[in-house]
Amino acid sequence: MAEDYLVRIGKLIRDARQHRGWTQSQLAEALGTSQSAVNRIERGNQNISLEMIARIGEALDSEIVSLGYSGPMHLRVVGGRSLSGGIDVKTSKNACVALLCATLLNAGRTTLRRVARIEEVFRILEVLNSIGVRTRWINDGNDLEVVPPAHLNLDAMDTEAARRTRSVIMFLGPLMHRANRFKIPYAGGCDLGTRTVHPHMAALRHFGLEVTATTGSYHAEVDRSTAPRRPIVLTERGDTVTENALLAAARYPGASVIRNASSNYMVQDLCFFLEQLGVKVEGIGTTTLTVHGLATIDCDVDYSPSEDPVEAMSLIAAAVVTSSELTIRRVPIEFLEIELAVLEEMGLDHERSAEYRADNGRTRLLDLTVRPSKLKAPLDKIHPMPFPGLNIDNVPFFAAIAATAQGSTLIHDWVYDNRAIYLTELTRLGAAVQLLDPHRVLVDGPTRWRSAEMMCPPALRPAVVVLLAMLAAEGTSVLRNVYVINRGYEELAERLNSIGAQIETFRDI
Ligand SMILES: CC(=O)N[C@H]1[C@@H](OP(=O)(O)OP(=O)(O)OC[C@H]2O[C@@H](n3ccc(=O)[nH]c3=O)[C@H](O)[C@@H]2O)O[C@H](CO)[C@@H](O)[C@@H]1O
Ligand SMILES: C=C(OP(=O)(O)O)C(=O)O
Repeated sequence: MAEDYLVRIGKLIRDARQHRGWTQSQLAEALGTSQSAVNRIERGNQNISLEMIARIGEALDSEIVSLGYSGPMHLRVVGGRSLSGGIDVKTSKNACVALLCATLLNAGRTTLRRVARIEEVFRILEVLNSIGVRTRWINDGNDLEVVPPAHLNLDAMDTEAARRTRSVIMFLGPLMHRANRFKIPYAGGCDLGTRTVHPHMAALRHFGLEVTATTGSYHAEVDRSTAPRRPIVLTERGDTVTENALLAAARYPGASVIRNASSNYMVQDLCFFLEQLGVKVEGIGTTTLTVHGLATIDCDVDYSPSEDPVEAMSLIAAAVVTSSELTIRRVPIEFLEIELAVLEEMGLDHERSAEYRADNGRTRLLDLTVRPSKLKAPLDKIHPMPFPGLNIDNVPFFAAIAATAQGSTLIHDWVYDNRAIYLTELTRLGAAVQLLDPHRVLVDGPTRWRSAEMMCPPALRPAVVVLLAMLAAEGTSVLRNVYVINRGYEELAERLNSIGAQIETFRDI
């Protein structure tokens, strides 16, 4: 009976594929799988999850097998299991989105290697496609090829996709070189409270870009007689604002100096990419960047973004809360040194391999083995700072880690209006997390985790923290509506399962 069902589904898929005029290889490419896997599916020789059927339906745009793909995805977690073995860190969401925006600077073909297949990247691709940029996944869905058209159709911009991400704000820097007047929708993303765009406007004004915000959109107008005559001092050392200034400077033919620049990982990746485009950038890794831009850029480039320090931190936290021995491979150590120093003080037993280079030839990586440890609360509060401080996106993971440690930990998340509040969701899983004010929580450990059924907090990192606590909690937990997690992590459930977790994805039909 079960096999009969697989054969019937396989036939439906084959019919839908042929109706679309696609070969098995084309469908395989769209799904990021192999032609032989598609062949097995179509012959009914492969067990196929509802998730995969839904993805095929989406790829083929076929009602027959769509099965409610647009319904929210949920996770069912059987917790209390140890993790073991090794897991690779994927490339970072934040570098990938910046690099995708940067492809707009180049008239030539850009190939980005091992791009994270995450919702945030998909949204930016939808926006790029809507304005005429051709993108396709190549090499079994690992790499991404991007070819901009001679003329962008900015009026056709997919505003729905654009509104779902804040990263679209980084279209301002490159688009000012391609149009005198354009608009982009207000940037969205996680619900973290108000996030300013003013520093972006102030930085880009030096290049003649004036932006007015009206009725849900930023209206941009470029005055090409304006040029940066003195160093641009950013009013905040933010990551995307630094990237926007870099993107504007890259096509300004002359030297631009950016002060109070972020030197965080995604900014460094963008600088390395700009160098590949022929743009000289001095001061990479410091807070003063000097960019020697080019009026036109037309070259075929190939770049490998580096690994995600925040994903690495998430996996370290997964090992800690489940008391597991786990090897996390390809950890960009420069961007986790403070986190590890704090964890070492808390008593974390871990071992580091020799360092090696990421595929970009620049970022330092190593493999990190984390062992079960009896942690104690840190003496000082945990608080983030722009790089080289403790990474802003890594702070939430310390809530789960602190909950496993003996004693009280104060976490001061000054950066976002709402984020610390979401950490109190951990109380539903048995943790003692007290909200002292909107930015500070006090976590008392150790915790006897218990399972729960709950909605995903509407913010990426707190959502993953809740998932990690579910991994630690005996029994079955349910986390509903995990779009925010998929925004920043590729197949997290499947990858955690590969190291011993038991997580099932399901959807409302
Ligand atoms: C696509 C991308 O790369 N996103 C990252 C980027 O977003 P992005 O660069 O967009 O971050 P924001 O500009 O929203 O900055 C985050 C918050 O920090 C405040 N702030 C920032 C710097 C500073 O010197 N002073 C200051 O007060 C901002 O006002 C804001 O409230 O940086 C954030 C902070 O590292 C990360 O959480 C995001 O994952
Ligand atoms: C807040 C985050 O990202 P974004 O800037 O994409 O909202 C994050 O990565 O935790």
